[in-house]
Amino acid sequence: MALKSKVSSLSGDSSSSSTLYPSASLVTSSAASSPLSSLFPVSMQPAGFSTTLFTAVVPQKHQKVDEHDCVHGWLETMKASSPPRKEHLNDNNLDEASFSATKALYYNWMEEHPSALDKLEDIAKEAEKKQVAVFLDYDGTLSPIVEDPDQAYMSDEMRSTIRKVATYFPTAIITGRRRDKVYDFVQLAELYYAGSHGMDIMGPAEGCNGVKANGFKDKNNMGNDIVFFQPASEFLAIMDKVYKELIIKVKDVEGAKVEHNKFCVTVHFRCVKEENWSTLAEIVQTVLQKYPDLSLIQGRKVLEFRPAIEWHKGKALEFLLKSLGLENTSDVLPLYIGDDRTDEDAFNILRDRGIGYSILVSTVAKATSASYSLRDPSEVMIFLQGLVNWRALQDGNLPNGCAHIFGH
Ligand SMILES: O=P(O)(O)OC[C@H]1O[C@H](O[C@H]2O[C@H](CO)[C@@H](O)[C@H](O)[C@H]2O)[C@H](O)[C@@H](O)[C@@H]1O
Repeated sequence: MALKSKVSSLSGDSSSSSTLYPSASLVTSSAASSPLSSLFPVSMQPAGFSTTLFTAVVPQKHQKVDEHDCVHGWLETMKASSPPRKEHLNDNNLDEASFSATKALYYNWMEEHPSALDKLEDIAKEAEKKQVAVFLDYDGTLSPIVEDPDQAYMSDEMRSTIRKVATYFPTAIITGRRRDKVYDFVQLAELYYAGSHGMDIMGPAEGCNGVKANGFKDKNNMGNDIVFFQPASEFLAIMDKVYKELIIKVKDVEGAKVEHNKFCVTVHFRCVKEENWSTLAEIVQTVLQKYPDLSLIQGRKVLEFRPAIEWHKGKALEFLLKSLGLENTSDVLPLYIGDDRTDEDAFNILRDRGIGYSILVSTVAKATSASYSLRDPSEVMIFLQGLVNWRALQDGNLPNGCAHIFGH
């Protein structure tokens, strides 16, 4: 396979540019004032919008890789996806025109991708007659982006929110991480997990909340029935080889880290100085050239090797819907929340099928197939909590912390 066809689309990293737009506590949302605001516990209600904080950089557009020079292309996008950090900016280097342009860009984008917090009422209305299923990305969606990927813990509050979500709706985590690693972070046995960008799927065969899993079953090592699917199993040995090779080759690039994600291998450059990015990109290219069956994608400050097969998070979403017997589009309401370029495959599936709600987690304007937005994991939690509270009300149960709101 020609190298130029092996590089998939690229994704920006808004984590370091969250200062471009109002911070999480300065949410643009009318949720707090909508009738549905009562679904959010008081402590979780989003604050009103304040215009105080905008800083300098207009988010860069996703750039196409130069087909004749991969390293150069990667470098461009590595840079484009890394706007200056907060400490390198100050309000003084913002002239009024760029300040206004930045603000306008964000407002325009929010008009096209309104906050899902404002959509909760519509979602609840539609969900009354449908089976809701919840699909969640992990990094940047349930846990904040941090420098050390091994420390990307989600909060206990988030865990308890997801546990409640899963008591009402079939719930899955679809992540680039290896499945066992994400399970260690999430620690909820009742969920479905699709690791390695959907290439390693496992979940309870008995289904969730009365929704029975069907087909694609297997047994785990304790003899229990499970839903299990690994479409890239023949790549295990190759990925081990690539991992070992990369560990050796990047050891002299300060700050570089290689992560084995089972069916994918991830090279992190978040902690690599920019002047060393070209060295790292060259190493990656040299290794990639040796493996014609692998392709490369870029995520948030990562370059990832993966099997060049037609399988991604969107396919995993379809697979899970099918395994759960939720293919009937008129009865099903899938919600997919993610922050990364790789989540676009799942957004596209929902868009093409004309079902569900796709929600991008981002503090910056980004090209996306998602219809709605949330700013960060804290807003994701507020949204999920609102969903839980709505469903609890349906069942006649008063959500914790909401009693006073409903006059009880
Ligand atoms: O599909 P996801 O759940 O979003 O996983 C994608 C990658 O997430 C992790 O990397 C990202 O988060 C790290 C911790 O916050 C951060 O240091 C890194 O820069 C981000 O790209 C994970 O480490 C990767 O293996 C996943 O592929």
